[in-house]
Amino acid sequence: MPGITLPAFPDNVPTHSLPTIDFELLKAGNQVEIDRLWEAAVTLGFWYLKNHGAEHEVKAMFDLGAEMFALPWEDKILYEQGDSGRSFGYKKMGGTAVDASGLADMTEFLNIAKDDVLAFPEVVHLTYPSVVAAAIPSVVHPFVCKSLEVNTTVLRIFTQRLGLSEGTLEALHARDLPSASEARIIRSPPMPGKDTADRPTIGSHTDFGSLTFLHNILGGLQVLLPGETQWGYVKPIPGHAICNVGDALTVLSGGILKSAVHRVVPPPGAQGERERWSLVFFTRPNNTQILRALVEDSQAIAESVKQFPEGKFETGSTAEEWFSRRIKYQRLKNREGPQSWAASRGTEHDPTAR
Ligand SMILES: O=C(O)CCC(=O)C(=O)O
Ligand SMILES: [Fe+2]
Repeated sequence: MPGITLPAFPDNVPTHSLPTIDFELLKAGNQVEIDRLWEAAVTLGFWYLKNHGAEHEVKAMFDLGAEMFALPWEDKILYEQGDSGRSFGYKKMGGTAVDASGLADMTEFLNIAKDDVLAFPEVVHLTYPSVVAAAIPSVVHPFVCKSLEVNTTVLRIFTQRLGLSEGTLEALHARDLPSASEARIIRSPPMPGKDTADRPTIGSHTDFGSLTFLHNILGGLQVLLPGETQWGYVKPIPGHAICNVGDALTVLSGGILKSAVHRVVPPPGAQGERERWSLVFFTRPNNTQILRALVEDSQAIAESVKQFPEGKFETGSTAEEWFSRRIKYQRLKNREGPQSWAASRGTEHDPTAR
């Protein structure tokens, strides 16, 4: 559990040295820091973020996760996300595939919709177990607001750097319009000695939405940087969030912003003896937004798409359809064979990476 002394992240495993971006400097409009963020987003798609100001809210969310996951299975399963392609609610351990062979995942999730949190006590998508509902005003709402502040600040910078007119990406990720944006608490059981590719706990994927704000305590997250074939760990650093670009921004930007492939394996070394907890906020586009490159709105995007095969960024789907397809075909109940895994893929540069 978070809060107790944990074994150190080992120093003998391949680890990415991601740049650390200072959120306070971004907010202050510091051009050097904005350049560093942009460079990370168009090359790696991943960076650390310090001074995000959400540490207190993150801790409270982990405490809520501990209460939620301690509920009896019969209570949690009432809120299961199901097999229709909906993400919100509880995801039982083993509900989804982690690879084309249909190996089962090893994590439980609680996914809480941004829309339900902001409208609470009004219900937009679904209701939550009473321990969660009771904590929406005091715990979940503050976390969602901080996360939105962070991700909106980054979207504003990307709007400007992509040559889009002011407010473009913010309007496509509107606070008050329905979307698949959500907070996620993740727990995996201890898996000592299993920190290998044989046993991903979350399978290889690109994130489905636009921006991810992730808080890790133990290792286990591995990234395959754009164009690479070797997985590297991302070492958790206290107080530093891990941020990344997702599919939707890659598509909207015509491939300028990079959505890197990643997965989760059991924590390396002695950390594998502990439960693994993580917390995420995913900013995703408005449900009705068509996912296609914004070529009419930016010269840079129009130029970028020319370097890719024709139609690569014309998905023909709304954000809602894109997202629910990816969720649906990962569910083991919907699995008909390796083609189901293929149907769950997004913009991965190597869709076969396991
Ligand atoms: O738990 C983590 O470190 C990453 C989780 C993740 O990639 C996801 O939920 O999309
Ligand atoms: Fe992810």
